[in-house]
Amino acid sequence: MKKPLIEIENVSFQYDYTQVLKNISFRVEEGDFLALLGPNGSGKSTLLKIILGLLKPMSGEIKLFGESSSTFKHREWIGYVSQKSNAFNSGFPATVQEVVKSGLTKKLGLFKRPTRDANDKVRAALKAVGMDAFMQRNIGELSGGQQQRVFIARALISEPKLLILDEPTVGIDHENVQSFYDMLVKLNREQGITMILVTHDVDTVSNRISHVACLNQTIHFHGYKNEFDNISQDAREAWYGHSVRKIH
Ligand SMILES: Nc1ncnc2c1ncn2[C@@H]1O[C@H](COP(=O)(O)OP(=O)(O)OP(=O)(O)O)[C@@H](O)[C@H]1O
Repeated sequence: MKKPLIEIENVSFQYDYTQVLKNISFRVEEGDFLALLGPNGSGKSTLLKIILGLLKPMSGEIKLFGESSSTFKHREWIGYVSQKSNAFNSGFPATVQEVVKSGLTKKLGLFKRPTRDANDKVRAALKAVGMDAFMQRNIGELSGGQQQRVFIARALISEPKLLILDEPTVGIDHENVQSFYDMLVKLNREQGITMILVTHDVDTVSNRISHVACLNQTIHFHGYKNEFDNISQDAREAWYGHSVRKIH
């Protein structure tokens, strides 16, 4: 049996008086490539924040790598790339290499200088996302898609076992979105990194993922991608509120 990396049991959450998540239960196992789908405001980012330990659920339990989230010590095993990370303007004074290396700060300690080993890691992480030729470039000079790859490299440098990506393709044009997803598949299949991808891009990702979770306050579906394909359009629209296929 595959190892569960995330186990969510009956989790509920509310901000002030607004209930956002209600009795959420599902698990993510080692090697899964999960697309987390849901309309705007359905609680996707809130759920990610709970998984990352940034918010505490009102009730329910989260286990990470088999251990209660409240005592889990290996946060570096979980890499996270947020929705807005690719928002640098062209004058931002940092090279690609510096941005990726900043992902190591926690491990190195603030006053230790990166070693040759660290530089090798930066190069390897950039190679994994197809950006090793851009090491000396200013981050602000890159396209949105290239910046997003650099931020994935920054997350990869602490050698995560699980990568969580919150709508990483916002602002990337259609052609580059395809190769961006191919790069994620490679990380999943060749490096064995488990993936959770929040996306509205269901058509584009559908032949690349293994599992789908549909969230709209509660989990309306969680299962294999093939099972998701068999859900009728009416049933999809019932939980989504409108057609899943027309959303971008
Ligand atoms: N800090 C906050 N305080 C109060 N309400 C919040 C806060 N953050 C989010 N919400 C509300 O919680 C609900 C879920 O928001 P959340 O950001 O988790 O949804 P989402 O599915 O990630 O949306 P999107 O697809 O638009 O990013 C929304 O109604 C939102 O307005």
